[in-house]
Amino acid sequence: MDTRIMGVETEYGLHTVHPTKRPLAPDEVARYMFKPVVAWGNSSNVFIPNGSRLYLDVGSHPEYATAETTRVDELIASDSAGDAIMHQLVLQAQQAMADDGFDGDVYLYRNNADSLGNSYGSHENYMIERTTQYRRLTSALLPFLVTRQLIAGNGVVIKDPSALPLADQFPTRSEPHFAFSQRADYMHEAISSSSTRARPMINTRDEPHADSTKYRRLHVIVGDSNMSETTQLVRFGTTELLLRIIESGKPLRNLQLAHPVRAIRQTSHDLTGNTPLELADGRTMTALEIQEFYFQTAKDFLAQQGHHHDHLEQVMDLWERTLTAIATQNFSSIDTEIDWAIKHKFCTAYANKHQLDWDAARLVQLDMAYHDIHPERGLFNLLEARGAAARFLTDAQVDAAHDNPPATTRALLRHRFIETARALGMEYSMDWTHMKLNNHPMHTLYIRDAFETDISIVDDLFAKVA
Ligand SMILES: Nc1ncnc2c1ncn2[C@@H]1O[C@H](COP(=O)(O)OP(=O)(O)OP(=O)(O)O)[C@@H](O)[C@H]1O
Ligand SMILES: [Mg+2]
Repeated sequence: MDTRIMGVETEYGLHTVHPTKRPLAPDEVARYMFKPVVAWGNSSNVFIPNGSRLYLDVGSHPEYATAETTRVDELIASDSAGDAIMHQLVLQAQQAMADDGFDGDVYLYRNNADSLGNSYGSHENYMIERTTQYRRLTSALLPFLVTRQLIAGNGVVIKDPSALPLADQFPTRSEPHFAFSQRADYMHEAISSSSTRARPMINTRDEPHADSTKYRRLHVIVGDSNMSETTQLVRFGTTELLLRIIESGKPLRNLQLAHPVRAIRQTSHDLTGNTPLELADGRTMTALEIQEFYFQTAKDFLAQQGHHHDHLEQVMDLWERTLTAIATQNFSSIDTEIDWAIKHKFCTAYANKHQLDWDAARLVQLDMAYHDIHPERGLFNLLEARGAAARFLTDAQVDAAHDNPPATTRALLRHRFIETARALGMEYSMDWTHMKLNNHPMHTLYIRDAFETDISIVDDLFAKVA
């Protein structure tokens, strides 16, 4: 595909600390957080003016799903705007709770697992053509996704390896250590249609949110929820590029893994990238060799085909530097740009200063604090403010994405529809493809084309019902 629709969903972890009393349960706090949302949109599941979806399922993991985007900078900007929106809701919740006598501090984490062993995610969505052979695509992509944590993992302090899920089935290093990925240990399957218990890396549920005769939506749910914009750039940039290579029909060497669920864990728990992973044909390759293979393939492809967007040079440069950093075990060239390396640097310095080992509770706390979205309290945000974490975007880009939709997709129509209906005080409902005025269901707009940007379609509807 020349231009592709992309979106990312982020689920947040919620935690409350109360100075004296027992804190409210997370689901109660989540309900406080969503009071202003319900007041605004009569529901805890709404589309907001920037075209994104904000919602609270059962439980306590507030979720933000970005609007459809076609550009990686817009994707990251929309996702970051989600943090700001969530933070605002946290501040309002704290106030409302205090008014009800429950004063305490609410923490919202952009991470992938809580202390009870629940995992939640950061789900990527990539539009692909229906004619692309789905099985071929996903099997060509899987070894890349299993090893992608080398370039896009969050890093994680593993205090007690024996407490990891499925630890008996897939034992890892027994001593406390630092690993690449928060999410890897929670993966139960490679490719399947379930999204909850038997968590797969690629979810095959076929819901394209588009013309289903032409498109599918590839749902990648293996990723860590990155804090760093530059890490997100490599994560989305490399994955999208690989889709393009696979779609071009270029035959890729078959790197099918014998045991993807084991391999993703083996990869995570070895910062050298050197653990041999068993391939289906009996050979072995290391995680680093697999990534180097994909990197070289991408480099050759771009040399032949040229770049299809402006950020590929930066993507390729950071990809290459990260693999070199792992190969040489000198992380200093990436330790402001890649989440695991940023976190590793901070935690290692702290551990050395205070003579701690990886089983220290303080390091586990710092790992959590890294993901706290509070702008003045979250560790990542503090590191970024003092220049220890690089930016890809400007504040202006993120601020703009707070209220404005991406410019190249039907999110523009959604924005127009929401603004107009609200200005007119008309009740409406919507999903990714539909926009309906509740009193005029006959005139419901069904926008199957996710690339549609003609807002006069919306204006015509309002003119018709006026
Ligand atoms: N045509 C499309 N192709 C690819 N991605 C799309 C398309 N239309 C929408 N998206 C993206 O898909 C994501 C859908 O998010 P949503 O949370 O609604 O996911 P879901 O997988 O449908 O449902 P749920 O999270 O409730 O299981 C959004 O980020 C959105 O931008
Ligand atoms: Mg979702």
